[in-house]
Amino acid sequence: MKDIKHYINGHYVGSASGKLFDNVNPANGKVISKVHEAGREEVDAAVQAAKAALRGPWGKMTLEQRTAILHKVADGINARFDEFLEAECLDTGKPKSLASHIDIPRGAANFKVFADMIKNVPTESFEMPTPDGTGALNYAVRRPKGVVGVISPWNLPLLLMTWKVGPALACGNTVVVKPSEETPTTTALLGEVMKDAGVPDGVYNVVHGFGGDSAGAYLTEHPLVDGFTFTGETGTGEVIMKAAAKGIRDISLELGGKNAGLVFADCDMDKAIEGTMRSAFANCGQVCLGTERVYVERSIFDEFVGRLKEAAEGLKIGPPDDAEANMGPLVSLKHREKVLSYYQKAVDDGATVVTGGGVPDMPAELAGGAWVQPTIWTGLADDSAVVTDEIFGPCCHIRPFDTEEEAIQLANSLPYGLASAIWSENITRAHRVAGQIEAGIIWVNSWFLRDLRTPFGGSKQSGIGREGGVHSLEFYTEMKNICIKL
Ligand SMILES: NC(=O)C1=CN([C@@H]2O[C@H](COP(=O)(O)OP(=O)(O)OC[C@H]3O[C@@H](n4cnc5c(N)ncnc54)[C@H](O)[C@@H]3O)[C@@H](O)[C@H]2O)C=CC1
Ligand SMILES: O=C(O)/C=C/C=C(\O)C(=O)O
Repeated sequence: MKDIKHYINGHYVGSASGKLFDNVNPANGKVISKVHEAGREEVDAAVQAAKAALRGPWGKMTLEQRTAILHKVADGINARFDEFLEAECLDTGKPKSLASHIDIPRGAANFKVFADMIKNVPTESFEMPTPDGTGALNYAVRRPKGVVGVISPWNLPLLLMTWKVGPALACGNTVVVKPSEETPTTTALLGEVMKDAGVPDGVYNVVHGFGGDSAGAYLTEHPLVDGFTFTGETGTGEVIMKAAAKGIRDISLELGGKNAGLVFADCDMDKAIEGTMRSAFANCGQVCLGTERVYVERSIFDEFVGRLKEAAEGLKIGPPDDAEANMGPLVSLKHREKVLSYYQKAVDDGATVVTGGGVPDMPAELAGGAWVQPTIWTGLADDSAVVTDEIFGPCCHIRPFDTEEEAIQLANSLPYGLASAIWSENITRAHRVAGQIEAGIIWVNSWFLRDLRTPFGGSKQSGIGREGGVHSLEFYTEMKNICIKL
């Protein structure tokens, strides 16, 4: 059986401890590969390599040379598209039809977009008077932050990891990546692409393992890491933030959400159903931007619930290779336990189960997989944990509202503030409501429509900082002002 090693200083290396853990295919519960678990020794080697690489050929390259290499990385992902696709789908169980349109193309785009952007975004310059009349000139330059620790999750593994690594490298940093223990393969494979593209050794490093008391914690505790970027659960974000405080290291956190969809009676119902379907069930509901709370204006509530039920029941659940399938399994049986505990809680709290609520019947060869039914509830109280906690499964609760003010108040009622979707053909209303929603990302009559130049991140407990566009460049560089007395 294949084993997945760390990628340190341009070489694949195993763990000194010999500790390995299983990488499981969530579609059938079978072990796909064995993964080396990093101890402090491997994490230290990766960080030292990253530090040294800052002073090596990478640090001396011109912007043109560096960005040309990043284009080659993107081309390398595209050239090995099928291998990345196969690996991502085996690790996550997601349909190939989804990963081939979203995960893998975005993996490549994340390098191209930021390689081009860093060449074109200006820095500021100010002329100033001085008492002697000669004046002075201030100008700002960007310098890499240094070694960036990238801790990434399992839901969109290649997409979210490269969303951080792409701009970090474009800005001249070096990285140590700790991918999720659930989905190590594409991050490991990217090492080969980096090598072939001419990325110098030590610039891209990968250590595998778990979070607490394992590779994740060892990385955040390492004093030579200059900043951290993390996507994942809010509680984990708090732990990483504490670790980053030691040594005053910068952080960018994209955390959980319990996002609201607001559906007004003046919406285009077809669009609202199609968009809410995707936002609740795409990637088996494992998207931090997904909608788990849907608020619908009372006059169209019954119609909306009926049509979303019909759409959810039309989803085809199946393994990655099933070309008809548009919903895969959850990432693991452990995660399914969590999701099913909320399915049970909904019943205990008196929900009406509109559809789903359990585990689908699957053929014998898939019986060991982490399958769940897409699920819709109505009738829960606003303070039920099902309505307030991020479940991260293919489910949503739908509740009626009577006024625009009530809809806004409901949307803003939780400590999360990541994303929201507004469905209304009245653009004046949509604009007014969008301005009052406490979230970092608002979609109007759409969902997950992404322009990589835009600010991306959450407010309240959904994160700190923004990435995307110039905001990524801000995070991955130190701005230095140079003042020349003329
Ligand atoms: N994109 C998102 O917003 C995601 C949200 N989640 C949410 O989090 C819940 C739990 O899933 P997990 O995989 O446990 O998420 P998590 O937030 O614990 O894991 C994400 C990454 O952080 C690492 N990590 C965990 N603890 C760490 C620590 N103390 N120090 C450094 N790194 C650490 C993990 O190894 C993984 O690479 C899910 O049920 C879901 O609700 C999970 C994954 C992605
Ligand atoms: O960058 C994107 O387009 C997607 C981001 C999605 C997440 O951050 C998530 O699901 O965690």
